[in-house]
Amino acid sequence: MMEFSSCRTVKVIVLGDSGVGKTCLTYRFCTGNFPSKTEATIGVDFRERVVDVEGEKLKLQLWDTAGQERFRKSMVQHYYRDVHAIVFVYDVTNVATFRNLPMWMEECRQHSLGHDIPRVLVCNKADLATSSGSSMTLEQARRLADVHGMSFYLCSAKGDSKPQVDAIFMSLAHQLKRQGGWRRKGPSVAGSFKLPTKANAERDAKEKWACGC
Ligand SMILES: Nc1nc2c(ncn2[C@@H]2O[C@H](COP(=O)(O)OP(=O)(O)OP(=O)(O)O)[C@@H](O)[C@H]2O)c(=O)[nH]1
Repeated sequence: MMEFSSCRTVKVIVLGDSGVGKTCLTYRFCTGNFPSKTEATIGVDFRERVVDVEGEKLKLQLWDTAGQERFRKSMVQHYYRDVHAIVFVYDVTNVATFRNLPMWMEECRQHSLGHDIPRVLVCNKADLATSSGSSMTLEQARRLADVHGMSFYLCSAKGDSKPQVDAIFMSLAHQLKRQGGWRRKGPSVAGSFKLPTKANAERDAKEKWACGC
């Protein structure tokens, strides 16, 4: 007889500027590897991993969202629907990606994602952090996380860092279980809406430039 096992699916959106490493982080968590090559995400990519949280199975459905505005525009309302948890990411080597975090938080607020939704702040590319500038933003990032009631993680999607990457997503899974947050309405099934193709997105971008909108 065939057995069906079911487990709850939770939707985790990963937000941040283009190039901060959202694809690499989600790929590392779901496959254990660092991708050999990445391209700018168009619309959204989905990755999933089933984890065990205190004896219960939970499927983390990670929404790796596009950081580039031109690749986000038709998708934004899908990102923010039925979200269980949020990961904000910035790049330790690029202070502008830290300065833009309030913009990402504001976009969440505008889409009615309140502070009851578990969220974490991730500073990625720790393997490249060397200068005193990095440590200054680290201090500011810890303060920002505190103010918003988030945990803060310094990590790298690359190298010898799988435990750090796992810790980010596992902490969210545990938090969701503690708060009963995974009992909220689940995500709409991936693929229930049409994703823009890269060709379409590039054409759209060209048209936008061409008409000067
Ligand atoms: N050294 C190092 N490079 C990284 C790390 N994470 C990502 N990168 C590199 O940073 C670049 C951008 O990574 P992506 O994961 O594609 O960035 P993204 O945030 O998904 O970008 P968009 O899809 O445009 O929003 C790639 O060249 C990666 O190889 C990291 O932890 N360390």
